[in-house]
Amino acid sequence: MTGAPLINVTDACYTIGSRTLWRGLNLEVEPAEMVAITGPSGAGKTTLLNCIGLIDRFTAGRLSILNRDLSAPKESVARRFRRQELGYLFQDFALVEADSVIDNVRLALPPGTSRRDAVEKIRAALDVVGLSEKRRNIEKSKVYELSGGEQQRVALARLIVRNPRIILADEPTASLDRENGEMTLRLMRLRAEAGAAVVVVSHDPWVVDHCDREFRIAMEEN
Ligand SMILES: Nc1ncnc2c1ncn2[C@@H]1O[C@H](COP(=O)(O)OP(=O)(O)OP(=O)(O)O)[C@@H](O)[C@H]1O
Repeated sequence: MTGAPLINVTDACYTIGSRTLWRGLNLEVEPAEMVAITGPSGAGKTTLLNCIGLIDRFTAGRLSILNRDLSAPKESVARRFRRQELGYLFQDFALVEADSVIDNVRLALPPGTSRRDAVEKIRAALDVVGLSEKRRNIEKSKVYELSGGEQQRVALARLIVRNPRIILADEPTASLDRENGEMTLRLMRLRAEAGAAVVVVSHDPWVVDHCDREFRIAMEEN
């Protein structure tokens, strides 16, 4: 035990029409903890992550993040919370493909960050993910011009500049080679060591082994 949980899901249930994905679900994630959500295909792993990420809502149950009750937040509150406190990593990177690398990373900075500060932070983050030395003009490249591994590095740079206390990752290594997969896991671990709660949905035993704990969702009988 390292401290009070940053994420607290209590007695949660998710129903779509007549089908219940899960019920009575309880999950706590503490600071500095990396938890893998596993389970059979269709069990509702992504749905759980989306609920914690305030993209979707439980049918019943309670959600508290950073000590704040977010069981049924107004959309404006959810939007602000997502922008300020949550960091996401997705299999398809969720970048704005037609925009440059620098503009994609800049989106993660708080509004009002000065241009000079922004450039400094973005360059430092691109350095950490090994992009700055890779190609001289990488900052101005459009995201669609990059390889999958490079795109994930841009997504990681975005996480670094935001420094969120909650990181939610959905199959973040699924489309990556081993080198980029390792970098993704390493950076998530660094964020956890800095005190973040990291939740990773993955089918990959290698990823699950890198986590502190496995939270397995069983297929609900309907
Ligand atoms: N908004 C929705 N409307 C209709 N069906 C949905 C919705 N959200 C999820 N589902 C269904 O719920 C089930 C669980 O989906 P989810 O993607 O969460 O599962 P998963 O465990 O992440 O699966 P996989 O491992 O295959 O990615 C699926 O059958 C999906 O089609």
